[in-house]
Amino acid sequence: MSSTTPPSFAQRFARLADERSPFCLGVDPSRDLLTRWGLPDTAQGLSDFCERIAEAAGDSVAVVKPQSAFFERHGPAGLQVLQQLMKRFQAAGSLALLDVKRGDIGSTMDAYAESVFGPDSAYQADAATFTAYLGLGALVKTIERARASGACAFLVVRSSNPEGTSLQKSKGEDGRTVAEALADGLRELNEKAGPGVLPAGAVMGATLPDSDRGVIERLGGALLLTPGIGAQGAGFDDLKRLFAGREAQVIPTATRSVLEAGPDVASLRAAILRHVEPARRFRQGA
Ligand SMILES: O=c1ccn([C@@H]2O[C@H](COP(=O)(O)O)[C@@H](O)[C@H]2O)c(=O)[nH]1
Repeated sequence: MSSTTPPSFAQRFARLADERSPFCLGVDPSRDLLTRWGLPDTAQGLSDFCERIAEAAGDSVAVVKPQSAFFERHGPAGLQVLQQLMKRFQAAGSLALLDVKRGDIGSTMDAYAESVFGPDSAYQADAATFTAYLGLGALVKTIERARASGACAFLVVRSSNPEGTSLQKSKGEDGRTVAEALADGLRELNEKAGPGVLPAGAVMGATLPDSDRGVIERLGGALLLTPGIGAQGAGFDDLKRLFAGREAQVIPTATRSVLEAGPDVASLRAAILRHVEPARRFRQGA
């Protein structure tokens, strides 16, 4: 690492995961949740929702993962709330992972990457999510920008939802599935970035069957963001089943199964800690 390169996301995550827990708190302020919390479906309601989450989380989580869609639906005022939420968690020492799943041709991807990564970007995200349907090559500069900013670009390799399977498991001319080819390409990009930097991470659902362990192997040392715990039916036992031996790479994340405990801040905090603790034990291999 040159003297001008900031510490990588992987290094910062490892320190926080050891100190706190690897748990990543998802924030999806849907209309349904705002209503259930007794808040208006407006930017002000969104802001009050986020305030309660930040208060409940304090400095307990390693990573916060706001889902951009639920902020974008409120227009520019919603995006301001998103920026504030990310800053608020970063001020509490957490890493902010923007779940925005951008995917386009290379020139457009460069603009998306500029909007999320780096000190001059709109979001100054520590990490963000991307899709590679337009080809991994279109994301090479995005990953390079993530590396230069000490950030991580998480690419969806195997999503947690059942609808993703047929596309992600379809085979190309060389006999590899789409997910296998993506995993190989992602591992090679991390190898080029040098040891331990790991600017490309993978989204790998906690809901996946055992048959996906081969894809996990192909990812090498990449960080693994694992949605699907709670509302989508997976649990911490599934992390053990799928990722045994790779515990240090895993970022367990859950959203609705935490947020459903609101709006009471103490109940929300208890729900966060109910995820923080098993995530810590999983990382310790217990
Ligand atoms: O494969 C994926 C990738 C991202 N997500 C996102 O996670 C939350 C839902 O989490 P729950 O814990 O199930 O509430 C949402 O923002 C998705 O876009 C995913 O579910 N699966």
